Formats: sequence, C-alpha cells, structure tokens
Amino acid sequence: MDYVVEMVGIRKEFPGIVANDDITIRLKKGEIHALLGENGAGKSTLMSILFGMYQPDRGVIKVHGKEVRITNPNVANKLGIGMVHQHFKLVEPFTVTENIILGSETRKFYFGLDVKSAAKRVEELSKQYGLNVDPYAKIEDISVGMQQRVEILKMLYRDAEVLIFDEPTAVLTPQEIEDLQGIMRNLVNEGKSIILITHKLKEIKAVANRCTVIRRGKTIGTVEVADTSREAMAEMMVGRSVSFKVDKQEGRPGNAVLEIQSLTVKNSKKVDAVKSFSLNLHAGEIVGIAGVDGNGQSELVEAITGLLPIESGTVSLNGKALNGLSVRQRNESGISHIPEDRQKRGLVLDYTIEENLILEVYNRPPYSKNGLLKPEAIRKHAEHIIQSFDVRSGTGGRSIVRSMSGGNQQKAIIGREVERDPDLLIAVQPTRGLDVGSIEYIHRRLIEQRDKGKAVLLISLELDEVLNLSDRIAVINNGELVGIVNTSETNERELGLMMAGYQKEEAPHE
Ligand SMILES: Nc1ncnc2c1ncn2[C@@H]1O[C@H](COP(=O)(O)OP(=O)(O)OP(=O)(O)O)[C@@H](O)[C@H]1O
Repeated sequence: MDYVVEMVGIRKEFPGIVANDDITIRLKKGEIHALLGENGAGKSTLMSILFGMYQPDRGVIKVHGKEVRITNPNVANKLGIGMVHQHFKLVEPFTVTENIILGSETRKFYFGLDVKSAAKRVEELSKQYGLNVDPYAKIEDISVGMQQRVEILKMLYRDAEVLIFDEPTAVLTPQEIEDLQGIMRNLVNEGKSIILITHKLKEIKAVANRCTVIRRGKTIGTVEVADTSREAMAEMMVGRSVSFKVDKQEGRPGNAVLEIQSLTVKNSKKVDAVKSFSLNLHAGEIVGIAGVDGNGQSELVEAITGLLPIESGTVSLNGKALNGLSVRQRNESGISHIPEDRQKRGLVLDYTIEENLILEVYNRPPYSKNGLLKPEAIRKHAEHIIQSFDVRSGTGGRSIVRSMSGGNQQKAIIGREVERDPDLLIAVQPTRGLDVGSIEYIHRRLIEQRDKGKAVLLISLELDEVLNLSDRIAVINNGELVGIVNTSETNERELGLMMAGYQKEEAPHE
C-alpha cells in the first residue's frame, strides 16, 4: 500500500500526562483523513510531532515508506509536510504574496527582488486549486476565510504534499465552510493528501474518506467514513453513546432580567454596528441571537458587558440601568460572560487554572481576606470546577492554561462563569472547539441554568445550536433586529432568510 505518511506507535509524555500513548495513523496518497478525538485526546500533540515541533518519546514516522526524524518545522517542510494552524500566522500590513514568501525567500524579499514573479506563481497556484486569492491584497483587508486560503497557498508555494488542517472551520461562516470543502476536494484531486482535525462529524461525513479515532492518547481504530454513521464515530470517540438532540421541557419565563432599549453601539472604527436594537430577556428563558458573523453580535455583547460604550439607548439588568457602569460593576450586579475569544478575553494564558478561575472574584472572601489570597479556598474552588466540568490537564489546578488543549480551556471558562451563578449568563460561541460529548454536557448545563430561573443570552453561529437550545430567537442583520421568533414556530430556512435581512412575512417562497 502506498502510504505518504505513517506514524506508528507514537508516545509523548508531558509532566503528569501521557498525551500520546500508543498512536498509529497511516495516510494514503490522495485521501482526506480525519483525526477525531475528545478534547485533550492528543490530536494537536500528534500533529505537532509530525510537524517537527515536538519529538516523540517512542514510535516511528515514515514518509513514503522511509523512516525519518523530523527535528523541526523546516525539516517537515522539506519532507513536504505543511500545516494550517487554527490561529493564522500572517503579518497584517503585508500583502498576500509578501506573506507567502516571507521566511522562504527572505533575502530576495529584502532586496525587493522577485516579488513580481512570486506573485505570478501565487496567482497560478490560486487558479489551479480554485482559491481565488488576489496576490496583491493586504491581509488586513481580506476576510478570515481568505486569510485561511493564504495559509493554504503558503504550503502549496513550498510544494507541500501533505497538508494538515487543525480545526479549519472553527472560524468560518457556513458559506466559507462549503467553499473550503470544495478547495479540499480540489487539493486531493490534484494529488495532495490531507489530515483533517475536526470535532464536527457532519464535516467528516461531508469530505473525509477515512477517519482515525483516538481516545486518551490511544488509537481506537480507523474506519471508512462512508460505511460509518456519525453516531458510531461519536461512540468510538467517547466510549458511550452520545445524543445529538437536546432534551428540554417547555420554558417558564418570569420577569424581564435584561432589557435593551433602542441600543446603538459604535464599533472600534466608529461606525454604527448595533442600530436602535431592542430586546427583553426573561428569567427562565434562553434567547438565541442568530446572524451571519460580523452583523453586530460582538458589539451587542460588548455593550452589555461594558467592553464598548453605549452610544445611545439603555441596557438594564433587573430594572437597573447599566449605562456608565464599569465591567466589574456589571459583573457584580449579576452578569456572567463566556467570551467569544477565549485566549484574548477569557483567560490569562500564563496563569494557572486556579488563578484563572478566580479572575473575577479574587478580591473577595473566601478567596482573599485583608488583601491576602487564600490558597486553600482557591484550590477547592478550582477542584470543584475541574471535576464538575471535566477539565482535563496534566497537573490539575496548578497547570498553566497555555499548555492545556483548546477544548479544555473552553470548559474551564464555562465552568467559571456558570459557577458564579449569575442572573444573566451571556454565552458567546460556548461550544466552539468542543467535542460532541462535551457539547452535550455544556448544553445540559445551559438548560439547567434556564430551569433554575436564570436568563441566558446565547450568541452562536451554529444554527443547529441556536435552534436546539433557544426558547426564542432574535435575528440580527447589519446591526438591526430583523425580528424575534418562537423557536417552536420557525425553522432553518426561515431563519436563514431573516439572517439575510428579510422580515418574517416578506420572505420569498421557495
Ligand atoms: N506543552 C505541553 N505541556 C504540558 N501538557 C501539554 C502540552 N501540550 C499538551 N499538553 C497536554 O496533553 C494533552 C493532549 O493535548 P492536545 O492539545 O494534544 O489535545 P487535543 O486532542 O488536540 O485537544 P482539543 O480537541 O481540546 O484541542 C492535554 O491534556 C494537554 O493538557
């Protein structure tokens, strides 16, 4: 059999944890091979080994049947292995071409040579693989989806034969996801081979040929995707059956907790991003905000939480206006916030889990007294959250958050915010990057909050998630409220049209 890459019996240990125990994965030429595993199962570690960022403690890597030692990413590049990281590594004020040649032809680049011929090659590659990228566009002016294509081009420019995609759709809109899937098909049709790390079983079904499932650092098996159901893959991954439907009773909404009246908010470029937006959210209900990314959702949340000023209108919590209050005052009056960007806004990456879990409460008992922190109480608090939210890491509460897997970072934030027992919980993309087992659990916890009489504002780009969890759905388009619908009386199609700006009753017929 013609394998492009084989990783056999790979082991990698970190202090306190065996991240890869005994993993074997074999990549055929011209296939899309999904790598599926729970949060913290060891996927990123395995791919970092293949990309030369870590050395395995044990195991063999072969490229085209020949054993290799990949001591750093340059060696990986030379062997034809490239990686599209989750967080892009692009220089914003530079053009597409400049970014692509940066590093590989730095000398020529500095002397102003050959940028033109590089741009020509970029254009050819872009055409060949259907990427549609303008070689002269500046990175800061192009969409996230386009930036990802630049990362792909970077690999193609270096003649990568094996392309590793690390959760590539986490940051993309549904349309961009479809486009990316087309691009991946083009890539394999042209002879490339792809390893795709993803938690989305739908995507695996849509594009992958085979799927290797790992659990707690061990290979569980490799399956043909066409012959395997989503449920079967999920079960292999978590070791029990997973429900994709959310069980919930009819909500029993009480008094208004959050009242937003004619709210207008400017974004960082001083343009109106939220326009005269009004919405009431009651105790005991989940209201989902549906909208295409970038239609004012972030600014709406930032105005409620105090991260952006309110231009006009009012926001009140339990009948008390929040306008003018600081972020801390708002937190203390009963708002919890699971932020969109966990690394920038949710965590201090170089602090331990214990420290991150008291970021909002460190200044009060039992976590501190007379200005002194109380380590025992802090530890107990962390242990409780780690246990109930299944936050996995090497050394428990003492682990530095930067070393934790992305999904476990997210679970830590959700645990922290839910445990504060707020009146209003604002959850922005709460399950981004989580495995299906954790998603099921987090969804249950959000519904539990609602059933305890809390108000939950859910902002998610996953329409399935909005439909599964919300009692009512408010659709936002271009910063304006298009309409509010009861979830039981709507469907994906209607929401899609409203997200495009049609009022409920004006929606065109099929
Ligand atoms: N540099 C490191 N130092 C210490 N522990 C680490 C390091 N990198 C990873 N780990 C630990 O190894 C385990 C595997 O992490 P890894 O990031 O490979 O998981 P993953 O399957 O990619 O998870 P996710 O789906 O959440 O991204 C985790 O428990 C993580 O905390």
